[in-house]
Amino acid sequence: MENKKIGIIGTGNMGGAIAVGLVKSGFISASDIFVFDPKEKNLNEMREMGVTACKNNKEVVQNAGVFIVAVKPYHIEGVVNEIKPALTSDKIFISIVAGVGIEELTKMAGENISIFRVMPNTAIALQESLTCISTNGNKTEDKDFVIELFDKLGKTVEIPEELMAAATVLSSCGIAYALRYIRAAMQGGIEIGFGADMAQFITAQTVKGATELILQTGHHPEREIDKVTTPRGVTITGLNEMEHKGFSSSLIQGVLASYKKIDNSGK
Ligand SMILES: NC(=O)C1=CN([C@@H]2O[C@H](COP(=O)(O)OP(=O)(O)OC[C@H]3O[C@@H](n4cnc5c(N)ncnc54)[C@H](OP(=O)(O)O)[C@@H]3O)[C@@H](O)[C@H]2O)C=CC1
Ligand SMILES: O=C(O)[C@@H]1CCC=N1
Repeated sequence: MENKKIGIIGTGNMGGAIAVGLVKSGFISASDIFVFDPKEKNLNEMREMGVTACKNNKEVVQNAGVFIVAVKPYHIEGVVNEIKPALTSDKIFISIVAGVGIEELTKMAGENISIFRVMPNTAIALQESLTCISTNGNKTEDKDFVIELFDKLGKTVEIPEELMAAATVLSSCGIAYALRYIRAAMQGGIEIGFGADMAQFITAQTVKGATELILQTGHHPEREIDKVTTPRGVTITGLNEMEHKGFSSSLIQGVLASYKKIDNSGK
């Protein structure tokens, strides 16, 4: 691929976060990122970062060799119809749209386009995303570029497309599940004496530490938990009470409910 300029179609929560992460990463100069969104407010935020705001989606695709579609599932078909006249075989089409498969995207865009399904999470703005990437017989050169691009925005894993719904739940929704844990722990912390700001800082840094213990050692969480749970101690008393109230079970059921929602709606 000759043209390594990047397009983003839809600069809402995710498209905007991708633009922010890309600019921070220095992978590409801000003016070589081309975006469109019907919301003027979103476009102005992009302009303030030095990103190039286009008049429409077709202009994005005309300028960019690789473009990321970040619109809601019910807008994807309209977007593809709009950009079709600019879709030449040298373009790389990346969709982050949940629940819309490569087969469906190929039907919309045509056989000769290199299509990737990619599932990041909102931490992409901080270059801390976990991004799952599915390829489908794409050229090695295209695949290498897409992986290199998302490697600049966090960690990437390549997965078979059949796991994309599971990836959406565990990584993209997972950010929200983890934040809800933080909020709940904070609420407990406030009741036992901390102000909200201090409760937030202590909880967030503690979660970061727990995460690093797992990421840096590769240990199973329970191995690290064993080091905290003094016999007849404070931690095991709290943990067991959480389990009596359904902590693990409710998390697992939540993950499955999210997964079922994707499967059921296809969106
Ligand atoms: N939010 C997340 O954490 C994640 C989301 N995703 C996927 O990313 C996609 C976007 O989600 P999210 O960013 O949360 O949604 P948002 O609604 O925040 O962003 C989508 C943006 O696209 C705009 N838009 C609507 N129609 C068009 C169009 N024709 N051309 C260009 N832009 C358009 C919307 O404008 P308007 O509001 O005016 O319609 C909006 O600003 C979804 O498909 C979702 O499944 C994937 C991973 C994580
Ligand atoms: O909740 C949703 O549908 C989107 C997809 C993954 C994260 N947000």
